[in-house]
Amino acid sequence: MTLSPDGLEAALRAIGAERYHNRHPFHRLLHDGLCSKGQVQAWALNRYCYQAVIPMKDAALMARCDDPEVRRAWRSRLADHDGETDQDGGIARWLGLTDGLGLDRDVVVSQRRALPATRFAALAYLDFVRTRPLLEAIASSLTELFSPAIIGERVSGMLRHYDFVTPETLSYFSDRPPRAARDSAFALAYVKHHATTPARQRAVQDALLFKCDVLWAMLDALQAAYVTPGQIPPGAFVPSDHSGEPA
Ligand SMILES: O=C(O)c1cc(C(=O)O)c2c(n1)C(=O)C(=O)c1cc(C(=O)O)[nH]c1-2
Repeated sequence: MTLSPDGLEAALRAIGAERYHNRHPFHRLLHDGLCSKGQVQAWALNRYCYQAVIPMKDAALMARCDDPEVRRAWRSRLADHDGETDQDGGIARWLGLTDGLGLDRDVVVSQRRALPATRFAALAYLDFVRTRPLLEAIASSLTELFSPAIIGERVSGMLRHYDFVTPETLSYFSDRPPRAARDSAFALAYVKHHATTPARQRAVQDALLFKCDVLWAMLDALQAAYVTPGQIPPGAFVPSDHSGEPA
């Protein structure tokens, strides 16, 4: 059965309601003030791997796209993350966050202390966008439909609960919600317009499910390593407040 465009949107939103990473237990701990500083550091250091991949996957998507209108809309994503210099843009602001948490910038950027599963998950997203059909690559960005809500919850929760977090530390997030709303509205309109057969509609839903799994897997890795102590993989970041005792 072919869904109407609005029926497809409803199916995609239902996937987000069930599978988006706002429901992961690690986010509950993070947002409710139940993480130690070391666990917050581990989250920020690992999430850098995802931040680093985002402009690469956006550049890959544009390189494969023969429609100037889509490239014109998509290029603001690259500008948002890379900025005009190394002082502005999302990657610079994420490094402001890791600086603010007391992490060594070179260690963060090297990704050498990130968990194996984090790096694999981020690279799986890049590989997906590089290799799957354009419609699916665009659909895989649709988790951003749901990010404004989680970002609002995260910023207010972290500022309320952690004395080592300031509004400046979290400035990465301040302009994300309107940009995510703009970007996801474009991607959603594209998908609704182009996914006109049952097979294409299934493919875009699968792309969103895949992306929910990428985000979920990164938090599973954090949970296993830093919330269930004794599981930190060899070579990965060890917080100075890590006791090795069960939390
Ligand atoms: O903080 C979050 O929970 C969160 C989630 C997501 C997402 O849903 O993929 C993105 C972001 N943040 C984000 O900051 C961002 O720039 C971004 C780009 C993309 C994408 O897939 O193109 N997702 C996300």
